[in-house]
This record gives sequence, C-alpha cells and structure tokens, in this order.
Amino acid sequence: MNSERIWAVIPAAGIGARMNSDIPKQYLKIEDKTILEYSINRFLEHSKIYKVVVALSPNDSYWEELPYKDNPRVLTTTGGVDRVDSVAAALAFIRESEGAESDWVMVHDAARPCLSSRHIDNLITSKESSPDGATLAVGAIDTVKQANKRQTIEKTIDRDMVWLAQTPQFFPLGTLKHAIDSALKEGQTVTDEASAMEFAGYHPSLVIGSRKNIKITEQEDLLLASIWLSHGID
Ligand SMILES: Nc1ccn([C@@H]2O[C@H](COP(=O)(O)OP(=O)(O)OP(=O)(O)O)[C@@H](O)[C@H]2O)c(=O)n1
Ligand SMILES: C[C@](O)(CO)[C@H](O)COP(=O)(O)O
Repeated sequence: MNSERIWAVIPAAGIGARMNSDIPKQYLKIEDKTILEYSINRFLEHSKIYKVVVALSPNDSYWEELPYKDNPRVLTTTGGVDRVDSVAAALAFIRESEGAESDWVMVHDAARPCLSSRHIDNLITSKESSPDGATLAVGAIDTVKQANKRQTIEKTIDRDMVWLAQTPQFFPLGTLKHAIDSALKEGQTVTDEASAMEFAGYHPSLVIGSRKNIKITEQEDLLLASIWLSHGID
C-alpha cells in the first residue's frame, strides 16, 4: 500500500466581505447544497484523498448544520485572521494528529465549488514529475496590462507567460508547512501556497485547470457557478 497519504485542506474561515451577503459566502446555497459542501464532497468522493481538514472561523455558527458530524474523514480546526493563517492552522493540526512527513496535501478554497475530479487526478499525476508541487492554473486569455500608480498603462505583459493561479494547490506536507511558517516569520505576503513555496526557493508546476473552477468572490459569480454546477462538472 502506498504509505504516502494525500490530505485535503479546505480554508473556510473567511467572512466573504466582497460578496456583501448576510452569511459567509461559503454557506450560501446553490440548488440544494452550500458552496462549502460542493468543495468538501469533491474530495470525499475521490478514492485517493485520505481525509479532509476544514478550517472554520471561531465564530462559525453554520458548520453544525452540515452533514459531516459523524464522518470520520472530515475533521475541523479553527482558522486564522487571513487565509494563510487558516491554512497554517490546518497543516499544524494534521502534523499534530496523524500526518506523516511523506504525506502530501491538497489545499482548496471552500469558495471554489466547481472543481472537477479530473483536475484532482491531474494534480496527483503531476506529483512524480513535480517534486516542488503544483497548482492548478489557467493561462491569461485577455491582453494583460501592467498599471502604474496613476492607473494608466505602464506596459503590456506577454500574456503567454501569465497564468492565473487557482486551487487546489498540491505540495509535500512538511515542506509546505515549513515554507508557510518561514514566509510568515519573514513578514512575506502569502495569498496562495505556491507563493510561500516560491519564497522558499521552490518552483511549483502549473497544471492546466479550468475557467469553470471560479472562486466565488462577488455576487455575479453565484450565477456563473450555478450554471456550471447545474450542468455537471466533468
Ligand atoms: N481568514 C481566512 C480568510 C479566507 N479564508 C478562506 O480562503 C478562501 C479564499 O478566500 P476569499 O475568496 O478571499 O474568501 P474571503 O476572505 O471570505 O472573502 P473576502 O476577501 O471577500 O472577505 C475562502 O474559501 C475563505 O473562506 C480562510 O479560510 N480564512
Ligand atoms: C488561493 C487563490 O484562490 C489563488 O488564486 C487566491 O490567491 C485566493 O485569494 P483570496 O483573496 O484569498 O480570495
């Protein structure tokens, strides 16, 4: 049996300020399920995912309503002020429980419910050729402009070299935890796991994702996600 287990970490401790909704956006419903359930279920349905650790806000009063109370593969911990703090807390939880040095972890935003199982497979497949880990990403399809402080165009950037990072992001558990802890200690801004790995000198691979794998951030994203989810995510 392959001793290298794959954990999923779902940062779900945000407040969704940009959504301007009455409840944290991860608990908004699309059809019959919350956004968070879509994200968690994608990993529970995948045979190669060992367990799912969800980082929740200390003020979360919605989690108890979700159907995971008796599921031994779904664990929770308390998130932090920023997304990176929530991820760090989940990694610490794994290491302090049954995480092993040889394990890997897939970090996925709760706010990205339109993830396909095929893309989880692709990330796992990338493991052999990407020892520094990998992230799903999509190439820029618009012309990319770099702005200056006057919000005028400084220059056009070669869009063939521009990729928009998504999640899941997939890394060796111990390496990622150390990279994030170091980056935070150095006061680095860490908005995704790959940036912490880059700061530590690694070069994660870019695995092609999908433009369906949107991050639900503002109101208009809800309609788009509901269309993708109602048509089934391949
Ligand atoms: N302290 C935080 C902040 C964010 N997240 C999670 O990180 C993911 C991506 O973050 P984002 O889309 O920015 O969510 P929010 O921070 O909730 O949104 P906003 O910035 O609009 O408040 C979300 O699933 C969110 O729940 C988290 O676990 N802990
Ligand atoms: C992790 C991420 O989804 C990659 O694009 C993104 O950085 C999250 O940013 P947010 O501001 O925390 O939503």
